[in-house]
Amino acid sequence: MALTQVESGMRLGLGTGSTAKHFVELLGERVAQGFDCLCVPTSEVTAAQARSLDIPLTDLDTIDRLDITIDGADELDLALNLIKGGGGALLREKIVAAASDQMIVIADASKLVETLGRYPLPIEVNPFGLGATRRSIEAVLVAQGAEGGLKLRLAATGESFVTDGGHLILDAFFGRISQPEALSRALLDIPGVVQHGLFLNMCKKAYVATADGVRTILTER
Ligand SMILES: O=C(CO)[C@H](O)[C@H](O)COP(=O)(O)O
Repeated sequence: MALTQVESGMRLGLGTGSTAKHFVELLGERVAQGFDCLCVPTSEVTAAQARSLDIPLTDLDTIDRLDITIDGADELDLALNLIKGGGGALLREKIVAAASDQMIVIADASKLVETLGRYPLPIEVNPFGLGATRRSIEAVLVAQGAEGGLKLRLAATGESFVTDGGHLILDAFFGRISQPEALSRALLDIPGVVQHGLFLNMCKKAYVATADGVRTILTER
């Protein structure tokens, strides 16, 4: 479905994760048939996949704006606010989405929730001063009524997970995020926080795969 939104000559943001990977595969098939596009990947993993499919890549130093970013999500609500960063690419994903005229999310129905927060919120932090940053985030969690705590994300090796930007991720267990805008501001006020995985008012359209077919969700923004 998302591929129907893509027109020849467009500049595209390519998301990260298993769902976005599928989209990149389909885009690669089109490119092999002569389809014209120029893309900015949101992670090194997606960049490697796109290169292997000969999808032309550029970056946001070379071009100003993108037409559409197509990406997955860990959670979305009916207002198309999102939690992202399960794959650890939230910083580049947010930079690329913010540089796009439109963000389209592709997801399966298990990701659709009434209220965000069941999925742990990824918070990308600078390794310097981790303890101080952690304590400040914990205070925000308490103020926001989080049900759980914070966990440093580990890689499969057991070492700390390190993002493409060289940062760490703390996953915050809320259960329910009742004031996403206030939470976003409070987290970004902490000096060691680089970014968080709440994508508020950024997405205009979502294609959600359900047992009955693909459901399109639109917002006015
Ligand atoms: O935000 C992301 C990566 O940082 C992904 O979009 C999100 O984790 C969804 O991934 P998947 O499609 O594999 O469920």
